[in-house]
Amino acid sequence: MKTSIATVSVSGNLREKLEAIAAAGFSAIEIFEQDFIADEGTPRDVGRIVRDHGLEIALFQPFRDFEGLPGALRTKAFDRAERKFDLMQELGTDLVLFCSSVHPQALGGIDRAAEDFAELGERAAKRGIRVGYEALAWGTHVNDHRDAWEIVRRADHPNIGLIVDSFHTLGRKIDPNTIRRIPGDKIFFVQLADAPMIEMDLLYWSRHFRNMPGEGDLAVTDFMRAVVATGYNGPVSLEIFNDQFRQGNPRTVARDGYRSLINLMDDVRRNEPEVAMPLPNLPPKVEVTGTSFIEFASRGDDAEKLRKQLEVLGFAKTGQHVDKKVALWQQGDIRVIINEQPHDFAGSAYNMHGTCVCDFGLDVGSAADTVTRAKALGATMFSQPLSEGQIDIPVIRGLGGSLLHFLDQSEKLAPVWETEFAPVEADTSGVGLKRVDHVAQTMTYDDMLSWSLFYTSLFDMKQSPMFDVTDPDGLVRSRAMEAKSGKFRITLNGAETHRTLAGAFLADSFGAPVQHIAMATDDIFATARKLADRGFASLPISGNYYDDLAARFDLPAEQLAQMQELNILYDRDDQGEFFQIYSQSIPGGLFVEVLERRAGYAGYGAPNAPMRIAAQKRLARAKDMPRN
Ligand SMILES: O=C(O)c1ccc(O)c(O)c1
Ligand SMILES: [Mg+2]
Repeated sequence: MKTSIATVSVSGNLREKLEAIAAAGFSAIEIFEQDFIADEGTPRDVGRIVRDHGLEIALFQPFRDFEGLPGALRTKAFDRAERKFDLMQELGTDLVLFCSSVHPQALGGIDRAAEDFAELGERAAKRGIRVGYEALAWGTHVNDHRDAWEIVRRADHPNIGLIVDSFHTLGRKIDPNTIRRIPGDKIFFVQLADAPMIEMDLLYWSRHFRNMPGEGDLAVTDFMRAVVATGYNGPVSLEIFNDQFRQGNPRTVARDGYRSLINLMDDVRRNEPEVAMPLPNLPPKVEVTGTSFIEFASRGDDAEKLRKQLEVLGFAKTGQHVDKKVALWQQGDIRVIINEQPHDFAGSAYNMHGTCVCDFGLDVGSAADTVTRAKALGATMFSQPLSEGQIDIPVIRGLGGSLLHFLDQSEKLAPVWETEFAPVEADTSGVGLKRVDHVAQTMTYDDMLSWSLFYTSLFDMKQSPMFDVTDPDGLVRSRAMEAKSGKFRITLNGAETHRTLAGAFLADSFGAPVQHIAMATDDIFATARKLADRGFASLPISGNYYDDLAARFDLPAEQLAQMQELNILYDRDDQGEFFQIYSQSIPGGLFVEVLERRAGYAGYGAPNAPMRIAAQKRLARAKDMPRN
């Protein structure tokens, strides 16, 4: 399968775009005329430069306002087309996109347009050029691929075909299965884009908000399934107009594009098993069945403080690495590692971010398959020399350069804890923390789509819609992601300004990936009491909050009083109830949440987030105040 991307999709000048597109693994481009015009090279130079990057020009675009014009305007449109055919021959491409007309003088009429294309087909054939016709969702007379197809059908010329674009079809809510009626050899090219579901003017939505397949809300997989069912086997190309991507890092955007395309085609292959497709056989999306460990990089006094915090939280040191300054702490099914090695990966993570979560371990069915899928999706691999007796755990790079390890029950990986850690006698009764519920990752807002895609393309996860969390000093975008098993959850938080708590964390830690860790108990009140006995400093919550709870919910007065005493926050959904307590900050500016989900509550206490953030900021300000 030829993978392609339109040059408009990434930022930079044409040469920077080509670098990024080639590096991401694409085999072809759609060259946007503007990108070409802005370049200093002659058409021949540009064609050569593209090919020197190992790329093919699969399409030249767009040619606007061609069909249905009267008299002199019509003649002029044909002249213009001839000029562009000259240019295409110099560039070295044989396919051009004509988009449906928005010209104020265009007359409309299916047969008129078909005649224009039949004549154009004759002219194109003389040059060995093919013309694809695309219905823009806002075209004056033609704005539906079914009408564009009717024009192509009536033009009845081998050099005239159809171009379908998922945005124009799905954005107009046209059933993509209508594409199944079109012969595959009359579809000359396929453009893909997703978009978030927002009610707005189609043209504006298309030009500013498209995103990569899987990043938005459109049924791009259904669209592509319909396309492959026709027998189409030409290039599959991303055409993404997006303001954020235009100012983003071209390499990241191109990499995400490639990832989204591989992921999409893999989905299509699995959903249309009867259709033969020249695609590599990837392992399926990975089911994460739990968080195996969370590893902190720390050192010296910071590490001492972290150990104290873990003790207060009811953790006990249960293992010491046989060869390294690495300790294992446990409670329930939770494993926390404190890594004080000065030189290897944790050492450099500490030097960069201070105390931080540098690694995560995830339980999966097959660690080897997980890495195979990750590689095919263009994930960044990682390796460092192993020490004597150390087990080589499959690993890739995750958010902020942190590491994601994969563990399974294979003979090689299952014995990792007993092999690498010498047991330490300890009282492991704890305070009732049972498992990691979720980890909250913080990033810049611009990186959120990228990391959502990272998780949803590799793992079998569903994601909630984005929502805004109100910080007193700005908005933080947030989105929860959950493994289908329900046993692995993360929240992604995108900060737009350094003044928000999430933004300040990101700035102060130079991009540390984890801002908070939430651990679950089966009895929040018992756990909260035990924590208080151990000297746990919970985040103080305002009395106003509890007055408001009393007004919103019918909670027993006694329970409400206990919640207020213990700083327990509350929420409810149509399934069940939710209780949460936050810690004050721990080394590295992180914090811990202790929670209880009752009867299948599925959320994260989102309504409490603004109060929690305000409380954290109030506390930080109080701590900064001179004490005289
Ligand atoms: O926004 C546009 O004008 C435009 C141009 C060419 C395309 O292929 C397209 O989908 C949109
Ligand atoms: Mg298009």
